[in-house]
Amino acid sequence: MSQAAFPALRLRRTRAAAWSRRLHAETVVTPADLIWPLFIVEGTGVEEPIATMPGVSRWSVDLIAKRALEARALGIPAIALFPNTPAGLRTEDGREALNPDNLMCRAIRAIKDAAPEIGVLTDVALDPYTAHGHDGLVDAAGYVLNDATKAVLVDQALNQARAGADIIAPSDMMDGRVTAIRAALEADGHVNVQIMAYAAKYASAFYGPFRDAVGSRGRLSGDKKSYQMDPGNGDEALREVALDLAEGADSVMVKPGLAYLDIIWRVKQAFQVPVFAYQVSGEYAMIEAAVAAGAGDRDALVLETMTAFKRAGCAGVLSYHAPHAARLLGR
Ligand SMILES: NCc1[nH]cc(CCC(=O)O)c1CC(=O)O
Ligand SMILES: [Mg+2]
Repeated sequence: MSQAAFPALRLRRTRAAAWSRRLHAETVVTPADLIWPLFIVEGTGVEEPIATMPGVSRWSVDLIAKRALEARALGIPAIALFPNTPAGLRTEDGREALNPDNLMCRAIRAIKDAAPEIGVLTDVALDPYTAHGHDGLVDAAGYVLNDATKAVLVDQALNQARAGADIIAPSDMMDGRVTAIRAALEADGHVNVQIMAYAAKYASAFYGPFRDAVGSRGRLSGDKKSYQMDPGNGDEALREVALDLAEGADSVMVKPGLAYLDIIWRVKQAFQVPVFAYQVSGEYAMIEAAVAAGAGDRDALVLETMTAFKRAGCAGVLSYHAPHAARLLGR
């Protein structure tokens, strides 16, 4: 590319006025780029603040429906649901995930009643339902079994689709689960239920507050490194994405977000498919801690991170700051 030299070229010229900065903006974020993750808890009229995620709460099903109305008013197209399963229902095999009247299914139905035009994304993994906090079935040595877990995940996905989920999002990192879930959805008539694969999901230190929110933190035995990815691996992320796309994923996710912008970029460049970032709980907590310490401005931090995700190639972002961002963007 040839370009003029100074002073014919003054790159500050187009930055001089606000109207011109707007005109030359390469990346635009809108509320339509956002997915709002929400935590669900048993009860009625219950809001439980999560200490490690200031500003984020668990909501009972009736209040989750109100959040869906809020999302609609803000122009947020979709919400993602995560249940905090009552302790007594957490078992070795996570069987509550298959209960058609579990917290997740009741929340899906309540949202679809209140705001049917809002997309509902559901997480497929057993960690909110297992006594040991792992995403799958564990053998005597503590290893998370791939194929046995996959079979349960298929039933979990079907349970969610039958309750009305629009996007099935397997976050478990078992190999082969997308093929199995797609086949089951087709066979059960859910031809337009999408699969957003958590394809490149890293074994990250940024998930701590989420585990508080769903109540798996104190339960988790060991770590998730035998199924989630090593933070140093980039080529492997492309292989994970290729596999999930070959298995029938409609879109793929990179998780966490900000520390993995290079992975988002590489995935988008390599595959030209819809890529989503999950700006995870620890990232949310980091921004809120910075704001609380007087180290940064929330509005600016939130919008800058959203812009970075889109610039890197994202079609959209899952973020706990989604309603805040939508309010800022809707002005
Ligand atoms: N399968 C569980 C799951 N789904 C989404 C997150 C993390 C989201 C966040 O930190 O906001 C996790 C945590 C984990 O893998 O331990
Ligand atoms: Mg995989």
